[in-house]
Amino acid sequence: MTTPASLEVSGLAFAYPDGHQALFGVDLTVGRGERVALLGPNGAGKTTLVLHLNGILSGGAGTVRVAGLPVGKRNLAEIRRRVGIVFQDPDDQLFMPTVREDVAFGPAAAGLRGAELEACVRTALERVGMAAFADRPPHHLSFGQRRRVAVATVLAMEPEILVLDEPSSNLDPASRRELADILRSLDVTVLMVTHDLPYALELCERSVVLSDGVIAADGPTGDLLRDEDLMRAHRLELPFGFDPGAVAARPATAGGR
Ligand SMILES: Nc1ncnc2c1ncn2[C@@H]1O[C@H](COP(=O)(O)OP(=O)(O)OP(=O)(O)O)[C@@H](O)[C@H]1O
Repeated sequence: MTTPASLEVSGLAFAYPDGHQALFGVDLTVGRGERVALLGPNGAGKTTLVLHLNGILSGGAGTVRVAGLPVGKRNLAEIRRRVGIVFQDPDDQLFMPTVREDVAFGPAAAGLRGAELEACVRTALERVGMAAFADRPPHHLSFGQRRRVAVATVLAMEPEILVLDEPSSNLDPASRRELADILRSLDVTVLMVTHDLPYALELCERSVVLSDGVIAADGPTGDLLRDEDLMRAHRLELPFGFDPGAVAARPATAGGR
């Protein structure tokens, strides 16, 4: 039996209650272990798409499956464990007195206790290089450290797919690189929403361009970023002087990428 893809979005269309149509029949499959960047200009529908992945938004046409399980009211608890969303602002995700309690929150709610819970928290914090900060209050950490803890809160649930919303925003160059190293080291499927095109190129072999609620392109990140007509048509701009030919994403291989 073949393993189902981490994510299968099929014919997804959605209009907000005010009638604004944000998605027009999106099809997207992300295989196990892939790291895919979701690119597109402001208002393209990226957030709308992401909010469908764990059922925060629903009610339009089409289907979303996570590791074969359809996203729907009946499966919501399991879907939310499988789809780990790291929001842009870590303070939306961290609300407990200590880092340890924040990372323990999800697994504890799922029933983990005692030594098992401790081990789960420790492993998640080790994966993001934050084990030494377990007893610190999150609000005493730097922004970059808080983002890493936010990633740990999601990893502690052992998600099928890690969805990151603008992971490099507000990070200084060293923190940005450290987070890239962490993301590369994880053995998990990643969907990364970003306007940071060099970061997409560095981390994701494949990118998808969403524009006006439809997928305008899907292919190797380097090829898309070198396609000047495509970039112009969808308001995508590389930083001044950046040469997409000079950087290549390291391939994803299971375990120790
Ligand atoms: N609650 C809402 N009600 C009505 N329209 C909305 C709502 N939220 C978003 N929209 C509209 O849906 C479209 C897609 O928005 P969305 O936030 O998904 O885009 P995005 O690609 O994530 O943009 P950005 O890069 O700015 O975050 C936009 O035209 C937006 O104005």
